[in-house]
Amino acid sequence: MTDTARLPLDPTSHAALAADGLHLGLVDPTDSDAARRWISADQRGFLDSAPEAAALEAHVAELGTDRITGVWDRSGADPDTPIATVQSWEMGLTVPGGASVAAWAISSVTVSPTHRRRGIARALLTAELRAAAALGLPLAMLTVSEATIYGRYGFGPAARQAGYTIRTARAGWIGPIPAGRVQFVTRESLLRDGPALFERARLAAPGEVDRSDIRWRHLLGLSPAAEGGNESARGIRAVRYDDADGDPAGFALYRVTLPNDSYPARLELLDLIAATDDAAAALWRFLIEMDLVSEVRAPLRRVSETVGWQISDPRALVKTDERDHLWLRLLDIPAAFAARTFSAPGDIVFSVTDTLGLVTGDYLLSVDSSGRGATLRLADAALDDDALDDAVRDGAAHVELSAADLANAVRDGAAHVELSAADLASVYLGDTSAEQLRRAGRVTAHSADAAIRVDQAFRSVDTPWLSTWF
Ligand SMILES: CC(=O)SCCNC(=O)CCNC(=O)[C@H](O)C(C)(C)COP(=O)(O)OP(=O)(O)OC[C@H]1O[C@@H](n2cnc3c(N)ncnc32)[C@H](O)[C@@H]1OP(=O)(O)O
Repeated sequence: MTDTARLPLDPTSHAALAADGLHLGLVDPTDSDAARRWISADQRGFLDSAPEAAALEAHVAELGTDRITGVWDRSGADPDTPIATVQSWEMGLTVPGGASVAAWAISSVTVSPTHRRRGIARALLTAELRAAAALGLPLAMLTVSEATIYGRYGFGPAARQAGYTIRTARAGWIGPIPAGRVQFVTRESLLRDGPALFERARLAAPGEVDRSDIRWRHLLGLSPAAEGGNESARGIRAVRYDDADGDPAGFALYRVTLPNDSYPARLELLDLIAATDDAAAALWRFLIEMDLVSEVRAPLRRVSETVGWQISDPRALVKTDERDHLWLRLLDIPAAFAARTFSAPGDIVFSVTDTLGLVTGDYLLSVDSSGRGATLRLADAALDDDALDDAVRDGAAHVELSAADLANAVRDGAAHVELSAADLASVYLGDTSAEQLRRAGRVTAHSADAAIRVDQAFRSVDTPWLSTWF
């Protein structure tokens, strides 16, 4: 196990579960029997059918270096199979300005139907957040099965996804015709060329996360542990766009099906990643102009796709779905703000409430003319001046702001808003408007333009987008 995977168990949640006769523990992925049982519990939790032996073995190998946690009920009929699961690991998240910030990814949260609604998920989630905070990570993140579960833990939806249907006969291409070329490539070749290309593209897209080798294999249909196995992967086609100099700049994965066992066919877009505007245009044009295809279905896309402006009939493209996708949880507000750049200079005071108490407090964000922000947190009122000096000398850079400084900042014109940690997480990447949240009664603004000034600073030219599930 890695150091992260070996982090000590959270004593608070361990004790809370023990009081209920349950045992919180870690699974060592090299213990294949324990790993197999954990995977089976996870898949049962998501109502999947029991995995086949080969897929299960492959899945065990893919647990890799992640932190694998389970909860066991030793009094049950199957005491060695966990009744609850969670998996977590460190993953890079792109923020506005093009940096990648390390965040705690949480996945596979399941509680057996036999043990639901007695606080087990709460114990697991709060333990994960405390572990991530102890690691010094500024954010935790997840993609969710239901939008009702995670707000109570301070997560807010921070990047949305949309699904589109394009009626190709009506969607004449009127966009640019780039000088490069689109060509078929093998899925195996994308395992080699895709990661560098993807990394270029994802650093320009706030909300994107890095893709591990295992994730690549799943997306390309090259993992024996993938859903549906080789059978469903066989139909996946891969194309790559090379620019005029022959340098790869984008790729698309798709599958074609015959809805009525006859033409016209339907094309399902599985992935389209472009590092340049030309690559995006060339790949979309290639897909839309495919002979024998009458409809392109594109799930998990940006909420605003440029291709809508590149077809002759804008109504040929219909947005069929739009919803939350990436959820974020702030764990260290000054560090999270330091990671991104901002669109407008100025001072903003955030008074943040947090039901879990992890980031409750007042923060002064000062953005300079270059778009970099420095954030001070109002010192804990319990600290006297000497204790505060000691804390700062000991490296607590974020407790330097006194109540008087804060009052002065507001008097000198800082915008001042009050909001929950979850709503600040929704605003963080620029996806959600603070002014809209104010109108919804979720943000309190202490001046008429305070929330608008938040939006001016947090706006992102590229609407946040996450192209995968994790
Ligand atoms: C990142 C991911 O992995 S997303 C996947 C989430 N997992 C799934 O969807 C798999 C199927 N569902 C489950 O396994 C379980 O129902 C879980 C994990 C969602 C919840 O587990 P439980 O142990 O029952 O939750 P727990 O008892 O700790 O409930 C905590 C709170 O969440 C609420 N809650 C739990 N599940 C849900 C739900 N599906 N929808 C709305 N609220 C819920 C509870 O009512 C409780 O509310 P409270 O804080 O106001 O008292």
